[in-house]
Amino acid sequence: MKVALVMGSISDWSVVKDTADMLETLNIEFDKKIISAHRMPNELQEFGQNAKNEHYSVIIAAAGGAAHLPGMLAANTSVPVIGIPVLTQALSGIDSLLSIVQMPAGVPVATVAVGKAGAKNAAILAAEMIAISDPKTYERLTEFRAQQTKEAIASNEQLHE
Ligand SMILES: Nc1c(C(=O)O)ncn1[C@@H]1O[C@H](COP(=O)(O)O)[C@@H](O)[C@H]1O
Repeated sequence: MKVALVMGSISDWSVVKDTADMLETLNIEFDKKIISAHRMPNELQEFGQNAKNEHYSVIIAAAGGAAHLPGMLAANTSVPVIGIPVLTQALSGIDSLLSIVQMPAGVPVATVAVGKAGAKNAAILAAEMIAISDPKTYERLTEFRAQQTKEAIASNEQLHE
């Protein structure tokens, strides 16, 4: 079971790297790709239509500005799409967020928060989807959550030293 990690441009990599790191932490296999709905419309359609045959369980798509990439992928496949709105300079990612989240009924994109927190959560959400039918991934997620809790408790203790 693998994830497709798609971004609209190489300039998105600084954000998407956090998704890649988290997928690695959770032992989720993934392929990373640059596909732009605007700049590569034919490649986008072909990728979306073949996603199921290529055995992708989840697609994570990050894009900024007029971020049509996640929605256009969702238009071309029933493999679930998680959208990451990339932070933009001009409009602080509001443009990306609204472009990704406001999908018409019938073509959902599961949209996470703008920027790095969203990038990390996209990987966790994808792992949670995979864990529905993969007990090893569920176990790995449980360990990750336990470790996160341990670190939060330790930081609280540090604060009072
Ligand atoms: N939103 C999209 C799409 C798309 O949705 O098809 N393709 C590229 N982009 C976005 O344009 C921004 C600037 O890209 P460049 O830095 O390449 O000019 C990036 O955040 C990318 O995701």
